Amino acid sequence: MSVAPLDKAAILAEALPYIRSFNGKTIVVKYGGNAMTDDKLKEDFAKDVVLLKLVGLNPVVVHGGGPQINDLLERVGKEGQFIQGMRVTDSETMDVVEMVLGGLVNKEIVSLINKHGGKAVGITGKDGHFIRASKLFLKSESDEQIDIGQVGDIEHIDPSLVALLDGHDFIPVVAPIGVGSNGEAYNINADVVAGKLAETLQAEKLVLMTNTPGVLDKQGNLLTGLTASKVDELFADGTISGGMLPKISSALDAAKSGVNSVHIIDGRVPHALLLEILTDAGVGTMIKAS
Ligand SMILES: Nc1ncnc2c1ncn2[C@@H]1O[C@H](COP(=O)(O)OP(=O)(O)O)[C@@H](O)[C@H]1O
Ligand SMILES: CC(=O)N[C@@H](CCC(=O)OP(=O)(O)O)C(=O)O
Repeated sequence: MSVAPLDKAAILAEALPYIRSFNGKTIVVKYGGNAMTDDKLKEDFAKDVVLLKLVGLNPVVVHGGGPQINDLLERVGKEGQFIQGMRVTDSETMDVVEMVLGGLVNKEIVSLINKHGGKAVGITGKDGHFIRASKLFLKSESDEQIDIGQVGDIEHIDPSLVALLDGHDFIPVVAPIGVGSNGEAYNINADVVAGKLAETLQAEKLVLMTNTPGVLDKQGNLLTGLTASKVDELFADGTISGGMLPKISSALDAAKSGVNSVHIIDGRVPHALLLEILTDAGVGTMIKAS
């Protein structure tokens, strides 16, 4: 049965079996910068996260902030440049990334969740050294290395900090910044952090909230039930580009590594998160290992 987004009684009736089956399980939610456009939607997102925690799930939020980084870069006279969906990050850009992700965006989400009755704690991978990274090199089509600066490749995620917070009823809110062996900061794509964290925590679900109804084909139709072989096809024929590249790769890796279900959903739909997790109304694209 599908329900209208704000039909509360119907949602509750549908939700009960899901609440029972997900009790105590971890759900990693990636909140993309493109889905944070509107104040009302941000409030709804925070309420949804609090409600999930209240009914016994363990939501772990990983946020992005690409557009918000672009805004501040523009204000300091710099232009964002992306290669294969990854930001070219020189040291000045890294400072801006750390200010925006570790500061502005992280604390805004923490405040909103706390305003609605949750106990959110904002962390970056530098806290407790929990996301260790080294420098990432991309590969060109002719297999040459491309240096994009201080962008990180995740070496290891230590699950104990997030587990500690979960165990004490806090809601972890993670900014996608990694730490190198000399304490240096690395900018990591938020989808990559969310995927790897979901894998490390062996989450029940990974939900990637963005600004499209899901993965679309070249005609704009919504694709769902994507498997590895279909994803390879979509990469090869150019259907998937830009920010969708790291998103799909991370989603697929997580699905292959034991995360039960992975979904790319439209964060611009009010309460999209609750609808995805607690009702039968699947909103978006589901990615499966095979
Ligand atoms: N096949 C596709 N289907 C849907 N979106 C796509 C596709 N290929 C590229 N995109 C782009 O990917 C964007 C989402 O990625 P991104 O901008 O990184 O969002 P977020 O900030 O939520 O991570 C979409 O807005 C769209 O422009
Ligand atoms: C390396 C890299 O590209 N890092 C991203 C981190 C933020 C992010 O991923 O934000 P969204 O999810 O909103 O796109 C960036 O600098 O934009």
